[in-house]
Amino acid sequence: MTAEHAHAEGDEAGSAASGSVLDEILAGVREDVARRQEQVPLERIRELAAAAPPPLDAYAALRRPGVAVIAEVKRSSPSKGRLAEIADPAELAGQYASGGARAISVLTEGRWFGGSLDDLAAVRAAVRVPVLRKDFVVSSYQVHEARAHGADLVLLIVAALEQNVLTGLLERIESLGMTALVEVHDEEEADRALEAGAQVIGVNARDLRTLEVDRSVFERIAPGLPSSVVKIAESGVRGPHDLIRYASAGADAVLVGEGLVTQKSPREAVAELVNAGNHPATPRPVR
Ligand SMILES: O=P(O)(O)OC[C@@H](O)[C@@H](O)c1c[nH]c2ccccc12
Repeated sequence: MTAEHAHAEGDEAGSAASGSVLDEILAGVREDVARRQEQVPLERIRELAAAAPPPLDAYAALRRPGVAVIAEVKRSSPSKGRLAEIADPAELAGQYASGGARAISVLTEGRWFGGSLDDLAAVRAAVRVPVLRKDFVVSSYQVHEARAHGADLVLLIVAALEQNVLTGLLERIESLGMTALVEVHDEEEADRALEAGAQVIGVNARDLRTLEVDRSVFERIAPGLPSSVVKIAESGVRGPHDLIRYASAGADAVLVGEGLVTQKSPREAVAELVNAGNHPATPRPVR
């Protein structure tokens, strides 16, 4: 990321000196997963996942009419640092749900985003809508962990995964009755997501390698996706205007973090987006 770009986006420079931000995040995630796996072995986490209450159908929830709002519990980010304290993630998720959020995203990565699996479990216990584990999933251990903590949806980032690993993780997520949200940032990644069998695709306006936000990426990629695929526009939604722009390009849903956690009333901020998403003048995806 150049200084001009950092300035244009209002970002504090967060990019790693060597390799990309994504590489640096992934290295930390691998260490953290190894440590957790020493505490709770795979066998045990599988048992806990199998014993969890059954997952909700997130695909069906996101296909319902109107542009869905997926509201995110996000304390920090690599580009902005601390965004919000969020002492009680369950309370925040409750506000999101009462504002009409169709699903809740919970960042569980600790080092850069300040999240945890405890946050996920707390949110799961507080709401009845589908819950997304938002993390850098690189192993099936994390998929079982997600289920054990109540996730209905699990994020898979194409840029972080070899094709065979992507396919294997997606199949594992589905075999546990959950839905995979497969994140892409360009046409080639979108092809890989479809090839892996993704039914729900998120187009991230933020490039995880450079942290630059470009809202036109969704407009470029979404028209090429089949109508059976749920299309989610991720990042950079600051208000109804951005939702409407994404809706015009075919978005079934928007995923919003910073634009909500920094508001005085997250419930009202969600409700404003939800109203825009349900407004008769807002374009709907063609099916
Ligand atoms: O805070 P924003 O700009 O509304 O973005 C939310 C969400 O899209 C972003 O947190 C995100 C999208 N993909 C990710 C992958 C990992 C971590 C975070 C993300």
